[in-house]
Amino acid sequence: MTVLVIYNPVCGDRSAKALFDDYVLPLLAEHKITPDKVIATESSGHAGKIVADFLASAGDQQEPVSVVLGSGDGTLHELINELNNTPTTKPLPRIHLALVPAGTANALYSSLYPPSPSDDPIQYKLKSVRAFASGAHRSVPLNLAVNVISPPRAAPPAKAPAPQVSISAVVASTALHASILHDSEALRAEDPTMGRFKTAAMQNITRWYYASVKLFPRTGAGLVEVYDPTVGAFVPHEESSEDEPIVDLVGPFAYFLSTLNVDRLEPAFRITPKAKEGSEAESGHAAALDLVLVRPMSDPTYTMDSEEARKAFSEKTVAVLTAAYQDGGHIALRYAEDGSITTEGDGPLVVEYVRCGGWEWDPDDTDERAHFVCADGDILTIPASGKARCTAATPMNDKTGFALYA
Ligand SMILES: Nc1ncnc2c1ncn2[C@@H]1O[C@H](COP(=O)(O)OP(=O)(O)OP(=O)(O)O)[C@@H](O)[C@H]1O
Repeated sequence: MTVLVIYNPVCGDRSAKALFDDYVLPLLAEHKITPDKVIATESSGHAGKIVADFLASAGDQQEPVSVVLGSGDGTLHELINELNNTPTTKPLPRIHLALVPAGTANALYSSLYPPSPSDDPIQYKLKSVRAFASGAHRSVPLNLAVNVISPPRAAPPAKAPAPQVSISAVVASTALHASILHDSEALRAEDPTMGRFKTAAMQNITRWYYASVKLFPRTGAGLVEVYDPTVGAFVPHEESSEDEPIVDLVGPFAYFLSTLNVDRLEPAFRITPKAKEGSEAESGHAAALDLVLVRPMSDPTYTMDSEEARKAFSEKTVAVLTAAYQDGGHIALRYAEDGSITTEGDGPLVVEYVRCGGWEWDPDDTDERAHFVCADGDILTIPASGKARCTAATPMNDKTGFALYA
């Protein structure tokens, strides 16, 4: 078996090297596992190049590869995209990942292993690599989302530029979350903690984003679904029918974020709290995106867009985000008649929590910030008159794609 050990020495609080030297490499040695390579990444994109170069050097002798990866979600995103963009003549073998959470947010790891206050901090970080090393493990296949950023169609004979493609394994978003990720990168040097996401959130909390949106059902489900807290389950979306399954939505949007493989984006931020129940194994359907959106128009006191209306509504967006930190409580929030937010009664839901196979976001040309798309922290920009489409995909078979040791 091929084992590559890769860690990003600058992610999170920059402790990955010490974690690997002191704990991860000794744990592998204890289990008589000798890695084929141990490499610290030297730049953005390096992790994927290490794996791609290794596979290229292995020629036709392609056996499954295990990668012990010490990083956050961004480095994994780069690894997946580098491999996806590397031209090959044959399908790549399945990459099995033992994750060591060394990044800032570690969404995938904390969803795989929801943290508990009684966890020993070091032993908690070694759970996936210990499962791999001991041989007593599950293999959790990763679903992926294909994000395509398309320029407008060119009038013949002109050829439109090629679309930009980015694969995400954790999150694809627009609106507030994409703005937060866009702005928080500039804060990384001064704040290496998750605090920089909160700072960036407050900088952007009064913005609204204008776009037309289409939601597509996932394969096998037939209809777009929406979470109904009254019954505690996803039910058919009222605008999705067998004849017309695609749901059209108009903005403005305050929040628009979809996840896959995760129910949280930080250890305590459970933004799509039912996501694990929607996994393929449990539902029998193809990969799903869990999409959380907030539209100010649902507020019974909404009349028109204005600076005051945005400022007043920002308190409701804060209430949604705060409730997401309280075990995903935002999905049960409702408006009272006076527009205040409550967990009582049967007023309109504040959050629309959708389960779908894909979405299309067509931003209003005059709304510059509505052109950002975040794919696992990577910020893509939709060109003028272009649009973004995000589609969930399951691995083709169990010989290819990515899987996690758990
Ligand atoms: N040697 C290096 N020097 C500079 N940047 C690097 C190096 N190695 C990797 N990187 C970059 O570090 C960035 C941050 O890594 P990563 O996203 O894994 O951690 P994080 O942002 O701290 O955590 P998370 O994504 O979980 O919030 C990635 O964009 C990656 O390209």
